[in-house]
Amino acid sequence: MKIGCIQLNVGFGKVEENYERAESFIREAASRGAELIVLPEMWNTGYALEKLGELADENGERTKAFLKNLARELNIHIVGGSVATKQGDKFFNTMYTYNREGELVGEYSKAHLFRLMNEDQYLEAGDGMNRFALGDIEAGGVICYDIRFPEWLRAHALDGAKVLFVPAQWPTPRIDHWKTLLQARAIENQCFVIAVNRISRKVENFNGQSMIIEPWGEVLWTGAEDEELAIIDVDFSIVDEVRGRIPVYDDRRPNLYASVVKE
Ligand SMILES: O=C(O)CCC(=O)C(=O)O
Repeated sequence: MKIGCIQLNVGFGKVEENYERAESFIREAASRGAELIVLPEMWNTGYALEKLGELADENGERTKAFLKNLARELNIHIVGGSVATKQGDKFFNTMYTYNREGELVGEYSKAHLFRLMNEDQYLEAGDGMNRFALGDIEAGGVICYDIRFPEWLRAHALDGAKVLFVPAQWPTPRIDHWKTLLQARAIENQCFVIAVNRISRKVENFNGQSMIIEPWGEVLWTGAEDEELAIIDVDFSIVDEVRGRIPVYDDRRPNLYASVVKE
């Protein structure tokens, strides 16, 4: 399957421009043969957290219509990164996923808020999982800082996910953590990891380096340090073979862990 990864240069608080740029990349990806497209985290507003009252997408309505229409028109699956949403009087960092029929198959709000960027002061954490299928691809999706919580990704893998999508705004100074954590999550869960980071304008500090990693841990693609649309061919059918090579799932000892893991 051809995966289109959109390493968007997200404009800080520039909502209209961000939708326009996202649309033009999605259309280009489809015209270049992508069958599944992935966007980065909070691509509608960037980290304009103080302005969420005026900028966040009310109940995600705009984003849902945007993704649904493009998925259906272009006949592509879209893992819609995440957007800032307003739900009631609260704000969330929400990921919507549409299949190529234009059906909403996944809706998830970031479960672990990143205090270093003050997310906890502005956003509410979601508390549901994000498991979905895109055609016959069993998948899950988490957002950025969530990858520091291996048990959260494991929960998705145990629930059947064979591909984990990770939209992110991961800052340059910790890009080595990004790469190592993503590779570890792929190896330990014997899953594909498809992780799309953003690029920044001058005031912020995000240098892309999105990644696609296969379940044995081999890095199939690393994004540039600039805005980029990459189309990468991926064979998802190898997951079962890798899981058979080292039977980690059969060798787990959940009773042991439950007896010793502290809250
Ligand atoms: O965990 C990190 O170092 C980065 C996380 C982050 O930037 C985020 O979740 O937005």
